Amino acid sequence: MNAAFPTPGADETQRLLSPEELEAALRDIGARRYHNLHPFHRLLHDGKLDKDQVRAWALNRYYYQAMIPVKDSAVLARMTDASLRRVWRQRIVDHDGDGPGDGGIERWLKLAEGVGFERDYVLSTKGILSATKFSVEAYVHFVSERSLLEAIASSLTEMFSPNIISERVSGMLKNYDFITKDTLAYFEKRLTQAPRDADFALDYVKQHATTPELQRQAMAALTFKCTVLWTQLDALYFAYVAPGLIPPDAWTPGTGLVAQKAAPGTGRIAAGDVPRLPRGVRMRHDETRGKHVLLAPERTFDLDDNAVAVLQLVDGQRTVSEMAERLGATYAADPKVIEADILMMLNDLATKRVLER
Ligand SMILES: O=C(O)c1cc(C(=O)O)c2c(n1)C(=O)C(=O)c1cc(C(=O)O)[nH]c1-2
Repeated sequence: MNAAFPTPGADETQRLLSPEELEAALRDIGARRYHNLHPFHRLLHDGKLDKDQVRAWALNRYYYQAMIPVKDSAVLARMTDASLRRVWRQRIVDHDGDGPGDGGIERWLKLAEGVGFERDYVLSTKGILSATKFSVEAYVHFVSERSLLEAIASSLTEMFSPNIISERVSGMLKNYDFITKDTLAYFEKRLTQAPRDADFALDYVKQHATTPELQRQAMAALTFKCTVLWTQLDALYFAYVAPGLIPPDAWTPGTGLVAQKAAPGTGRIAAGDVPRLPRGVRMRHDETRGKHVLLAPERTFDLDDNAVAVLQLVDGQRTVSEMAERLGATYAADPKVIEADILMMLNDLATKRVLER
């Protein structure tokens, strides 16, 4: 944003930038579009997500990790120069390791297991959001179809990753009691691997983007890659934060975990959960004010008509989905839309500790 040479506008695309100007323009793209700016990352690093939302992140990001060496193999396959291949192949080794139990993918699996997942569930990639898969696969297609310069330039987001990794590791260790240094071991190696890879890719791009058109392509490739990272977080936000619409077949809290059963009263309420009022909380009609209220020890919450309609169905037996079906039939509305609204409302009440599952 404050780069000395901001991303050139359309009117400037005919000018050949010096290598330093090109680097500054590439850095400027990151300053505007890198995924450290995404609200999901802000929530993740600031400790504002619950355990299930952190799990959703770990699970979905596994797909990125698993596909990075596929992506790098596609890049490698385009390199006709052995000296380039010799450098690039290290990226594949970093992620795959030299044998079973080694490498970045393995370390990410440890991270996923560290937040409670069954290893086989993660490996199956079953619960991963389709939007995550589409984004990651778009990256693999991009490097297969575009020029080698564009393929290499698209990896340049790694110039910006050491900062976000440091912020993430310290933020998560500080803010989540279920995260340990061991769980985040994946990131330790990235702190040296990413700058090494990014330096090489940046030198390559500065040397080979020798016309305004090639420079424009390199900048467009980096912009594209920023969107690959950004859209993955959009998908996570939409499914697991707000409005909380988890698509069919995607992971739902409580599944795929080693310890299947969450402690009663904890975590986010999901569509398959059975919500109930905690002990000492009840709904009552306040005759003098002509309103329904939720009475909790030393606290009272006014309820609007929608909340009353929902809470009347909270009986400790029905799941949220079943409640949505009922209300959908009563109000002739789409139960999936109603379900999203109910989940938002119930989770709001859960954070106030007047509802549990
Ligand atoms: O934690 C992060 O925010 C982050 C970002 C990026 C990135 O900027 O693409 C990568 C990684 N991590 C990473 O771990 C990784 O292996 C990696 C490979 C690549 C790539 O484009 O080849 N990016 C990234």
